[in-house]
Amino acid sequence: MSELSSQKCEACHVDAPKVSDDELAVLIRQIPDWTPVVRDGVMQLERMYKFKNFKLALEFTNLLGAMAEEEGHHPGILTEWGKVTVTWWSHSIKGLHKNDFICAAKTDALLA
Ligand SMILES: C[C@H](O)[C@H](O)[C@H]1CNC2=NC(N)=NC(=O)C2=N1
Repeated sequence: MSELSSQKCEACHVDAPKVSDDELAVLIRQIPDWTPVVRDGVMQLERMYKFKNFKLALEFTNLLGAMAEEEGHHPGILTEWGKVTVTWWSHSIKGLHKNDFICAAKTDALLA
């Protein structure tokens, strides 16, 4: 399997499969700083990034927004002084699709 960060999101329809527990266990190893969380019954991937000030947090937010538009897949973003909390899940299937793991890896790569 090629690196998640070099893959592209595919169109995700309401009947697309959610990742299984076994798939999740394999995929999460490639994005070890992300935590699966369940919010309102929906499995999501979350990571908090720290920055030295608000300006740097906002610059990262804008890079992330551009990447999301490029992929056609969009995260939850909470931008605060010195930190940005990013949450990926697939609204259409109310859970995690492989796209979310790809986008989490691409989010990490924005800072690499
Ligand atoms: C029409 C459009 O492609 C869809 O609404 C996309 C846009 N971005 C999306 N982003 C995320 N995270 N989940 C989705 O289901 C989703 N759907």
